[in-house]
Amino acid sequence: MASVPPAQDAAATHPVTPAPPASTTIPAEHVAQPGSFLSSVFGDNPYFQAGFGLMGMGVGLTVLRQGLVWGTTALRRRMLVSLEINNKDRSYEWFLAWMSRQNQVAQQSARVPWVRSHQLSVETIVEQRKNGSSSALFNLVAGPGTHYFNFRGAWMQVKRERETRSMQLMSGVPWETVTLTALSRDRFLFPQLLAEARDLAMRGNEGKLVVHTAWGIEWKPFGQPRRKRPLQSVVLEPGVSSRIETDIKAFLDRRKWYADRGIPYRRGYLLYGPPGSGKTSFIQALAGSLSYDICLLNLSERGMTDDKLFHLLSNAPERSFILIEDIDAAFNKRVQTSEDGYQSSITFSGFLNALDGVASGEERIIFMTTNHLEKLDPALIRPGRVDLAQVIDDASPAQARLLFNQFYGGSFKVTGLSDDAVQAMASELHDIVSDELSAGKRVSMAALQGHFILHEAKDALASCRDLFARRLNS
Ligand SMILES: Nc1ncnc2c1ncn2[C@@H]1O[C@H](COP(=O)(O)OP(=O)(O)OP(=O)(O)O)[C@@H](O)[C@H]1O
Repeated sequence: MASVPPAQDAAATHPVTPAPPASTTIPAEHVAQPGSFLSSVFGDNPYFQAGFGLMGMGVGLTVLRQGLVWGTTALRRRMLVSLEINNKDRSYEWFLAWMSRQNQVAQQSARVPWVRSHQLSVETIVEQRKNGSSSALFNLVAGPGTHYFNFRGAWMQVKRERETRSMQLMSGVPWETVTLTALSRDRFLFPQLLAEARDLAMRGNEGKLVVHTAWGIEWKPFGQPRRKRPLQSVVLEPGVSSRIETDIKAFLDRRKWYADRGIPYRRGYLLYGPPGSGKTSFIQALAGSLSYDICLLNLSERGMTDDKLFHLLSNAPERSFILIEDIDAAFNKRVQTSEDGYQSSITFSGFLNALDGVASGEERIIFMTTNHLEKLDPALIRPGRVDLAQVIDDASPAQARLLFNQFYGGSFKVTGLSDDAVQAMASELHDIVSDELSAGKRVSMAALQGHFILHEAKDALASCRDLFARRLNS
């Protein structure tokens, strides 16, 4: 009989957990422990250790750099102060001119220039000499970039920046700014610097008449300031010059009077008469005598619109006369002219609106001239738009005598002619003009001036009758 080993039999009936074989024991260091896997991968790996070190340094440096940026920004805020000047502002040109002046003065006196600049721009100035000749001067101004200069013991940084991607829409000039930076404690020097720059610019214009013209919607000085013309050199009918001068002076003295009554502080003048009678010359001489500028407005200018006109009339530089010449050429009884080949796109009602402007306290003095009063619409010359209308006519006998005296008498006297002789000849001219006038013939003051420029006194008198012509409107 076959026998079954008792152990096998027992296993078959009672399952028993098998014991691990003695040979498969795992060393303790190879048994996975939580957290120890990372350290085993990274901790012992020299590449990872170096990477972590570098990363740590990078983070540290970034924090340090950020800290430095914050620190310097905070320091700048507390210790430095900046002033920005935009090229829309008048002080922009004044400041650049002032800077270039500092350099010129330093160079003339063989000193080291105050302004430390390596980027310069050139500005060409045509200077009129007393003998009538002219020369071109080159003015070096600080160009775009960073410059340093010293003002009253304080160092300042100037950054001139030019916007290359956009420009002023109307004038096509790129936007520019200069930023002045100084120590906080020197901030009080900014107003002093600007005042000095302004005074320098004003001194340059002393005794000169500045004429502005429209550049898009802005006024810009046109050419170099001109020498002022003495008011008495424009010879008008006795009493006419003083009438206008007195009126304008009274107006300028009554700013408060206007404000108290809520009346817009503006005055309009219309000078009318034949060509060459001295209308423009008189307005310019009057502006010069009152230290006013002239803003020359051309209504027929291509591209002029109602909006532009309104803006220009409302934003003329302070202390300036707005001069609109040949007003009849722009509007002929409410019909726009196209005599010169193109039409301005302003409308008559737009022009009247612009003349009336917004009822502000801003002073506004407008001078208009025309050769044809009869062509003007009554709406244009009603009081409030034109407060004083004055005819400036062809030469009267009195004007001719005075002009003759101005040319040949006084300080311009020609040798060999006594004062009495000049007076006698002037009186003779007076009588000739009277004669011709009563015969319906006239001569303009411009024609007389041209005649006197060409002839000596005796010749001028002898040939003056040739100048007279019969005028259709005489
Ligand atoms: N009354 C005057 N006294 C002195 N010079 C005069 C006078 N009138 C004209 N002139 C001279 O004639 C020239 C032309 O004068 P101006 O341009 O002022 O005349 P206007 O009346 O404005 O002419 P227009 O109507 O054609 O514009 C100037 O050189 C000016 O010196």
